[in-house]
Amino acid sequence: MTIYAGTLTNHEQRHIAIVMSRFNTLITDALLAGAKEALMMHGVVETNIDVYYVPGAFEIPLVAEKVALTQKYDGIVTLGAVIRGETDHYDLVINGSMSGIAQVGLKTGVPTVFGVLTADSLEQAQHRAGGKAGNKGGEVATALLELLSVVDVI
Ligand SMILES: Nc1c(NC[C@H](O)[C@H](O)[C@H](O)CO)[nH]c(=O)[nH]c1=O
Ligand SMILES: CC(=O)[C@@H](O)COP(=O)(O)O
Repeated sequence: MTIYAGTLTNHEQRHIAIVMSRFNTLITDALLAGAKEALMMHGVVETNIDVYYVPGAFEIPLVAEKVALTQKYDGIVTLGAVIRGETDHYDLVINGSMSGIAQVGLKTGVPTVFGVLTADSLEQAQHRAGGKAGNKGGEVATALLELLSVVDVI
C-alpha cells in the first residue's frame, strides 16, 4: 500500500490567487491577512500571490473560474463572510457561492479551496477571523498547499 499525503514543504515556486469578497470587509480583510501569512510562512513568495476582490460571496465563483482559466495559478483560495440576516437571503448566497466554488475546482482542475465563513452573527465571524476560533483564512490557505502537493503526485 502506498499512502500519498500532502506536505507543507516545497511551495516556494507556487503562484496563488486569492479571490475574496468585500462584503463584511472587516472580516474578509482579516481572513486575507491570515491567508497571506500562512502562504508566506510555508514559502510562497508575496509577489506570487495575487488578490482579486469581488463585491460579495455570490460573485466569487465567476471570478475564480476566470482566474483558473488563465492557467497562471497553481491554486486558488476563496475568502468571504456571509452573516445571517432576517430572511432566507443567507441560504441563497451561501448555496450559490459554495456550489459555484466547488464547480470551479472540478471543472477547471485548478485546486480551489473554500474559505467563505458562514456565521450567525458578526461576533461569531470575528471569532473565526483571527479571534478565539483561529483564522479560517489561514486554515484554508494551508489546506490548499497540502492539496497541491497531493495533486502534484497524481
Ligand atoms: N449578505 C451577504 C452578501 N450579499 C451580497 C451577495 O453576495 C451579492 O454580492 C449580491 O447579491 C449581488 O449579486 N454577500 C456576502 O459576501 N456576505 C453577506 O453576508
Ligand atoms: C446574507 C444575509 O442574510 C443578509 O445580509 C441579508 O439580510 P436579510 O435577510 O436581513 O435581508
